[in-house]
Amino acid sequence: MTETAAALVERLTAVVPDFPKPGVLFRDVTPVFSDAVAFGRVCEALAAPFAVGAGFDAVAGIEARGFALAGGIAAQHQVGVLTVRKAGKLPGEVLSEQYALEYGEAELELRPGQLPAGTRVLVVDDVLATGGTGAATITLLERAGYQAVGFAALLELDGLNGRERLEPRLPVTTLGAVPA
Ligand SMILES: O=P(O)(O)OC[C@H]1O[C@H](OP(=O)(O)OP(=O)(O)O)[C@H](O)[C@@H]1O
Ligand SMILES: Nc1ncnc2[nH]cnc12
Repeated sequence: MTETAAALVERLTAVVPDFPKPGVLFRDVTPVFSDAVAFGRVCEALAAPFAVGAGFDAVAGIEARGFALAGGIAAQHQVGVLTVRKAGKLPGEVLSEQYALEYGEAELELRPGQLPAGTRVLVVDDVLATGGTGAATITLLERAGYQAVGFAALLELDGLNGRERLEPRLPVTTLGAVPA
């Protein structure tokens, strides 16, 4: 029988204790990316709920693992990619947003003016934890004049309220929920 995207994520994701800090149970999804069948299937599943109806015109990938997913989805749907990067990586004019993570503080940046105002953007990342990264990304996209139409991640971490934080702003899809 065909293995579903959710089953592939569950089977292939590695669980790494005490990374990147003691006490954090890190979900390493990179084996999902290196398996050709799994990668194609999860990209399809992440975008499927957003491909019907209004749809999306671009995919925003959040550094770092969101970049791979955004590229896969964009190629399947023949749309472009916006890269939402960690601070200090993008040249020229940038918009910046600071945010808190499960394990620290960070800042994300986006170059404005790459696509027309009103472009409908699907946001993708590997893991939804506290939702701080997703919320900062949605704010950056809105500040750039785009419409963030959905957030999709491979996994959400139970108990950190990421979904509760993002859902008032846009629809959220993940392929599985695991303990934080
Ligand atoms: O929902 P949140 O609590 O914001 O956490 C989710 C974010 O945390 C991880 O990235 P991280 O910032 O560790 O960066 P990395 O991609 O460089 O590993 C993950 O890839 C998400 O982007
Ligand atoms: N436990 C975790 N595993 C992988 N990515 C994360 N991002 C935030 N918390 C994470």
